[in-house]
Amino acid sequence: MHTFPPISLIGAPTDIGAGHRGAAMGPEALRVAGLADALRSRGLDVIDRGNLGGPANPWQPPEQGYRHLSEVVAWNRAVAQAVGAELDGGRLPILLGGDHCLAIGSIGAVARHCRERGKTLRVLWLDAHADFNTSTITPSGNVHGMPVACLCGYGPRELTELAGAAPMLATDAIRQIGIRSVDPGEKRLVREAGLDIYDMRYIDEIGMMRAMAEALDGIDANTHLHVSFDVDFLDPTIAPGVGTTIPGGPNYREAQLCMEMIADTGRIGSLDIVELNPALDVRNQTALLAVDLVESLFGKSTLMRD
Ligand SMILES: NC(=[NH2+])NCCC[C@H](N)C(=O)O
Ligand SMILES: [Mn+2]
Ligand SMILES: [Mn+2]
Repeated sequence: MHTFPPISLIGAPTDIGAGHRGAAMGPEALRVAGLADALRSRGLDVIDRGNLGGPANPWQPPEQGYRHLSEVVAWNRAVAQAVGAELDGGRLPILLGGDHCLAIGSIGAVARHCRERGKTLRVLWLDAHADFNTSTITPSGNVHGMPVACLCGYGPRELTELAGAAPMLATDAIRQIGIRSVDPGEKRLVREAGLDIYDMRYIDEIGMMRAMAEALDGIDANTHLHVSFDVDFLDPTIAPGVGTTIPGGPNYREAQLCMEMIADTGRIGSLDIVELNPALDVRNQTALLAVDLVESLFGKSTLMRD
């Protein structure tokens, strides 16, 4: 049994980078689904810090390839500040999104923390999408399709330098799991950048177990593992409450195995739970599933006692 640092939940109630309204309600849906108590029942110390504030969503069309860039920057600054403060205090931040653009601030702060402490960062990006668009290739202008590119130094300076010099994150620190939707220009860019992608075809062929073993390879006692969990990673039949559903995702058991194998490393140091959209959910089932999976991520298993 691994021991985890005390946990801080940070709500970021916004859909500022998304194409559908509703992810702003994500933090509350995760609370209603019992996230804090589920973690406490695993023996973890959990504080809910409440919600961050930020600009309202003006719901404007994209300008120069970005929808709501200045508001996205403001939200990400708040997230980076809050996540950084928790890490400085020796705590494990869980960001409750909100849409996935917030990972720029969250992972930016984690990367800075790792740099300062001489830790090796590994980011596991669980998602249907590569989120590697830029303003020139995006089909939508939605910044939630751009966070990985921004972290790797492709994007506007306000975002690529949000928490330190660009690139805030080295491409080889990232493993993307579950990918099954990459836009045409994005395909070229992920190849050019050399992103390590475990797409659904690869998972179908070799199985979740081997894919995760490869994605987790090289993690050691000095590794800080950050999990960025976009709920649309999951197959939409089990997780309808997201704005950008893509069929053909991991089923319940594959998703559990993925989380269990991450838990086994004992190295998780920070987590994002993003893109949950209660307006599209059915009786909060997607939030309940996310909580169930997060329990596995923190070591819940069928046979082992705590
Ligand atoms: N985090 C997400 N759900 N991203 C969806 C991105 C969808 C599409 N690739 C876009 O850039 O518009
Ligand atoms: Mn996604
Ligand atoms: Mn995403």
